[in-house]
Amino acid sequence: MAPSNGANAATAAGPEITPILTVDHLTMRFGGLVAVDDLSFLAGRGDITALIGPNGAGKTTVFNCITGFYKPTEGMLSMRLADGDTYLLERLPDFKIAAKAKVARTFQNIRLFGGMTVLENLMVAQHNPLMLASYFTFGGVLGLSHFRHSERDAVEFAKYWLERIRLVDRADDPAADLPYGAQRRLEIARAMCTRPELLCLDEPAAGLNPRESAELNELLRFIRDEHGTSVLLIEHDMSVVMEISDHVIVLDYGKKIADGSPEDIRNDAAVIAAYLGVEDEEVEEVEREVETVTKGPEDA
Ligand SMILES: Nc1ncnc2c1ncn2[C@@H]1O[C@H](COP(=O)(O)OP(=O)(O)OP(=O)(O)O)[C@@H](O)[C@H]1O
Repeated sequence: MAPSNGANAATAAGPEITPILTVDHLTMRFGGLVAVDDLSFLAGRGDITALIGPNGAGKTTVFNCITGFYKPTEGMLSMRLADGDTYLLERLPDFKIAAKAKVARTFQNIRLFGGMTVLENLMVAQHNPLMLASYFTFGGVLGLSHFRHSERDAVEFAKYWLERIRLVDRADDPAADLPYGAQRRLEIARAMCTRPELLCLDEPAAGLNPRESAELNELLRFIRDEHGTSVLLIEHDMSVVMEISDHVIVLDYGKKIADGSPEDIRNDAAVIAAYLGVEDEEVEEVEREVETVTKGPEDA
């Protein structure tokens, strides 16, 4: 079935977006709790799209629906690849979301294989193409040239990413021995080794110091600009969100409360109110205050 063009997902930033991901009326309920409430948005091809909002707003639940960890209660998640193939993610098992729909993710808590070396972590990510190349092991056991070429390519690709994240010198060390910021970069590189078209990152800047956050920004820009990989990012660190995002979506209590450029979001009264935790009736007051701050007291 052809997915809708996300008419209801059209947003403030919508007209300029060529969507790679269309989230259409997504709802996720856990018993009586509505964690995501009729959410629609577009993530643009080649863009960094940030999903932000206060704690418990539903951001990770959206990721879990996109990556197949949860099956949505309602709604449609449509992923359109560069070759035109379109997948409805809510209908795919999670391994196909990674392998066919080319969606990769990282988690809030680092999930590297700590006992494996840094290089091995990047090789494991290429397990599926290597298994295919080995005709499911036999070609590997027999040392067929097709498999040997694929294996060499996988090592080269892993080395390429090690250079990008400046961990070539640590290739043979256990991943668990890396400093925290380097582990975060390795997780992103591991996800990139699956050659995704959409990279979903759940709080990649959590726990990073300002220098490491700046390195992360540089890495994400590289992924977008040099690889053309689209990024969907959950992040609380506003220095990361405002600096690198092309498009920001704000959730509060599972609902979308704002959608636009970082500049639009920075000055949005409802967003400020959500972050400050003010009541609905106080939003207008915040709105007046924001206007005063952005325009100056005379113009407001
Ligand atoms: N498996 C689950 N069962 C029941 N409730 C859940 C489940 N997963 C999430 N929730 C609830 O859904 C709501 C949204 O949670 P979610 O983790 O998506 O928020 P979040 O925006 O990612 O928060 P944070 O920024 O703190 O990570 C919360 O009230 C949470 O307790």
